[in-house]
Amino acid sequence: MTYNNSKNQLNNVTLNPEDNAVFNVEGVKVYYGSSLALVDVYMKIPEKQIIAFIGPSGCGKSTLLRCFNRMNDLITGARVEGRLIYRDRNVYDPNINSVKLRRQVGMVFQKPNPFPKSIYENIAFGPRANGYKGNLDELVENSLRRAAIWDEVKDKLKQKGTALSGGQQQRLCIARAIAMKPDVLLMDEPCSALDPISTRQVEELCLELKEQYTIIMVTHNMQQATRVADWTAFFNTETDQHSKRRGKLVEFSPTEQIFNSPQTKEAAEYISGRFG
Ligand SMILES: Nc1ncnc2c1ncn2[C@@H]1O[C@H](COP(=O)(O)OP(=O)(O)OP(=O)(O)O)[C@@H](O)[C@H]1O
Repeated sequence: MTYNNSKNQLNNVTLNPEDNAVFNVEGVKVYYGSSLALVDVYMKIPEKQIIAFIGPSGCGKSTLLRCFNRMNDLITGARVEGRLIYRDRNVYDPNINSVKLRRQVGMVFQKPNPFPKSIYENIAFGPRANGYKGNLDELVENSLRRAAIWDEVKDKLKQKGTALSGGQQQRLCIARAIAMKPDVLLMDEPCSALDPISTRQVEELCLELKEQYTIIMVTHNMQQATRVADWTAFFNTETDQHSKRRGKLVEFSPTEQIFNSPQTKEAAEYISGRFG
């Protein structure tokens, strides 16, 4: 399956019937004030896969990522048009509870951002605030185990999360997201602040987590996309008739295909390093 979005259309491509789309992006446009940052995006996000968003700076990768859980609502002047269907519901339906949506569609940021609290509280705080009725100790342990950091922190759960190394902090933030029992994890350049060993650990963790979750990851690192992503979406910028730049989705294909035989010249040039 390949999407060629250059005419802002889905070119008669559908996911295979066995693929379950968790998100269906139908003509999403994003404005900041009066400027159009991202033109009509059409794509289906397959469930329990890792999807990488790649492309040059300013092409709208993070902007689209933030649409999936309405994080753009927090940016003054940001406006989204089109439909973004998450399991039969339009994310931009005014009746959607965005707080609940963000529990289902969690986010991990570029810079690890643990709360200035203990490691234990970093995990327990959100579920407790949401009225979690189960055993919190078990939830903390399970979340840390699933984020592959339990062995490193089990003897210092009362220590501050901010005292961990950058790579540990990022895995703690992933554990914190997992503790909310999300369906989808959005990751905005999750390894850009990490050293190669921590990067590898987070990548391995993502490969394990995709058994349970759908992961959408913005990355500037094309090797990272080839290592972890099942699908890769290539975004680029174009200029309108008033010479204003805006982002667009160019191609969305299985990662192996986009890197070995891209269907568009733009993707081929970017991947071969001719621009970007
Ligand atoms: N908060 C904002 N206010 C106004 N314009 C914004 C805002 N965030 C992003 N933009 C603009 O939207 C466009 C897309 O930006 P975005 O950050 O989504 O791109 P990106 O592909 O993620 O870039 P990068 O790879 O550099 O992070 C850019 O022109 C950017 O200047």
